[in-house]
Amino acid sequence: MSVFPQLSMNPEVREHLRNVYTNNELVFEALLSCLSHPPLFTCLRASTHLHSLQDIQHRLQRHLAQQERSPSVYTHPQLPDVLLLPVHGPRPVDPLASEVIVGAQCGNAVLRGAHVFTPGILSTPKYMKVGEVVSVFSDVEGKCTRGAKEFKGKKVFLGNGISEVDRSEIFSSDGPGKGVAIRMTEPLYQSPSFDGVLTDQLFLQNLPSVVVGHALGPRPGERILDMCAAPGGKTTHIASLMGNQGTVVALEKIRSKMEKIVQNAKMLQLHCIKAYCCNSVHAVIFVDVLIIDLCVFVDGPPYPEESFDRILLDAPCSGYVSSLQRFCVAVRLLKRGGVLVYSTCTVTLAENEEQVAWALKTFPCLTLEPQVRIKTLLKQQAFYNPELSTQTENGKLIVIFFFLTETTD
Ligand SMILES: C[S@@+](CC[C@H](N)C(=O)[O-])C[C@H]1O[C@@H](n2cnc3c(N)ncnc32)[C@H](O)[C@@H]1O
Repeated sequence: MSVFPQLSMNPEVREHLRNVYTNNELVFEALLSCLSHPPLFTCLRASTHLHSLQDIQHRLQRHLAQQERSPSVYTHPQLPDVLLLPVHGPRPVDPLASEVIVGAQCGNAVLRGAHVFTPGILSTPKYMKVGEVVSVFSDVEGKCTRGAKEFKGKKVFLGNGISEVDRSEIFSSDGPGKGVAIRMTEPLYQSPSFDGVLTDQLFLQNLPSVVVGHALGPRPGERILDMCAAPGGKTTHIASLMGNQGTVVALEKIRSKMEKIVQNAKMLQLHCIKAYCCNSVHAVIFVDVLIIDLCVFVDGPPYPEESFDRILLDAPCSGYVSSLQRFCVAVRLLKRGGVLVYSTCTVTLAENEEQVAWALKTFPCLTLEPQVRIKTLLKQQAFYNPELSTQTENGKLIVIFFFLTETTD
């Protein structure tokens, strides 16, 4: 049953994407439907550098049982550090007369099991008081004005909840508070909230993002670079896969975001992460052979060429030029025989195939690893492949990985 409207997009974008999906209308329509619904499972990455997957699974089951929630926690058939919890929905919940409208981002979080936090609220009934039972809707088109008392635009029902604050506290002149404003009692899609749960052992991360860390295949003792790192989901995964041994350099150009990487590394007890506020376009220096010896012990960026065993370029959607600049730096910083993973959260040709085609043409030292081989590696749970390393002794290997966040898990 479809409870959400089909994604609407402008006709050129629609046509472009339809062509990407080889003109297969059925596949394309199925993809659009998936993208407008929450995933079937909530994916949690387990801190296997601290405890075994089974230990963490049991602890989570015990926690959920204490909360009188269904303790079904599954392991993933191929990924050795993933726990999956089924998302139940859509459930039969009827909307009420009192409506609270939240922004789309907040709405997405509610569909993944979150309560409504005050900053996410755009509109409430005029006299909403603590204890009032309300229906929560998402403003999918971004048209509701903050502070509105009603909203007639396009909205999607997310479930019912109880207000923990008065309207005046949400839209006060001192700015919105930070805590939970609506506690969801009857969510349309039910999934446990993980706020503050086993924080050093579990990390909420979408499945495709977890696969990226495995595709990179870091080994204990290696030197790894994450060029676009905040908030550090993949950085911390890489460090965990290395058993916290070696060095993971995490670069982030925005200081406040870089601090989030530091917090996450601390929370997950990953001491091998070194985070720097740095534009990765400036992360490489050319030094001659004599100076390289002196530079080996330099901690922060810039780094001499061929400094890293593996590099993750988890590119943000951005202008063409900055994207190519980051690619150039990645290739220079990668050791011979090293692995570069390029991942994006989009399906556009411009951000994916075209970038990689350009990189392969510009840098003959790069070889493209077919995804089918990565899939085989993942199936065998052999994330390190010696054959692959020897093959690339004289060149650098690029593994390209496109992934869709959120709904495509
Ligand atoms: C797609 S997000 C990265 C997500 C992250 N890899 C994770 O898994 O948690 C992109 C991040 O790269 C940062 N960024 C973009 N261009 C950058 C650059 N040239 N140097 C460093 N950071 C950059 C952005 O500020 C943003 O925080």
